[in-house]
Amino acid sequence: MTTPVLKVEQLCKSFGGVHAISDLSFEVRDAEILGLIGPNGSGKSTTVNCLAGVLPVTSGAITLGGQRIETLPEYERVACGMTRTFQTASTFPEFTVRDQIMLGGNVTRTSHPISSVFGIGRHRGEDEVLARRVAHILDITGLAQIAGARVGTISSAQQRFLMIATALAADPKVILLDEPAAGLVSHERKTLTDLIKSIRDMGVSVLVIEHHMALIMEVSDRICVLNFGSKIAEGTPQDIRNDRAVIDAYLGEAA
Ligand SMILES: Nc1ncnc2c1ncn2[C@@H]1O[C@H](COP(=O)(O)OP(=O)(O)OP(=O)(O)O)[C@@H](O)[C@H]1O
Repeated sequence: MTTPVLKVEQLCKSFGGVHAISDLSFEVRDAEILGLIGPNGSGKSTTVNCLAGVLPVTSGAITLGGQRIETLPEYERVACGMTRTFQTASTFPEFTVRDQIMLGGNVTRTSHPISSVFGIGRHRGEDEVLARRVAHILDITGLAQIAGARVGTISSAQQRFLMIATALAADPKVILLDEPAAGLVSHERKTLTDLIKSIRDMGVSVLVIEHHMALIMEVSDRICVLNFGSKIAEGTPQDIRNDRAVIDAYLGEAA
């Protein structure tokens, strides 16, 4: 049995009388890609926001690398090894692509965050490790050729890859990808598919929310399916494709 990096136990989240998440338990294992799917309003974003610390949980436990984190603020969860992307790209238009990724990496450093951007790092060893990681990330995200471009000048698809690159630079144990394929065309989705697998190959676990079924079936080692805030199925892509409850609630007969 592979070790869970991230464990969610009996998570509940209510907004007033709306029970967005009810008694949800699942785990993301070491170097695993777990897909989180379900119809609109089934609770996927709420789950990610509770994991990342954007929303307080109503009850339940979240454990990351053996440490309980459900009461920690967002930035401490990042420091514990969990980073995320958002449904919409958020970037610094005046930065170069490389500098924005470097900035994402600075949460793992003890020197001042701005130091590596301006090349005045006090911790040379850390600078070198980060520079090597950023070079690898530029490579696997396909951003190497535009590393010197201003973020404000790159395409929206490149900005989405940049958001993943920035989250990866923090050297996370687990990365949460919230609808990474939104707005991407076919060849960009192929690049994204390869990228998600490369992230796993780096030893980073991935939790990915996605509506694009071909992509989620292709990249996921396992899939967890939500409906009305509860888990209705969990298993391999093949299990999920053939699950009657999932077909009825979400996939339909054609999947
Ligand atoms: N801030 C909020 N206040 C009140 N209700 C909310 C809030 N955020 C989410 N909800 C409700 O919680 C439920 C789950 O919403 P959530 O956005 O997590 O679903 P989702 O699966 O991510 O949907 P989508 O695929 O459309 O993004 C829905 O009923 C939604 O209306």
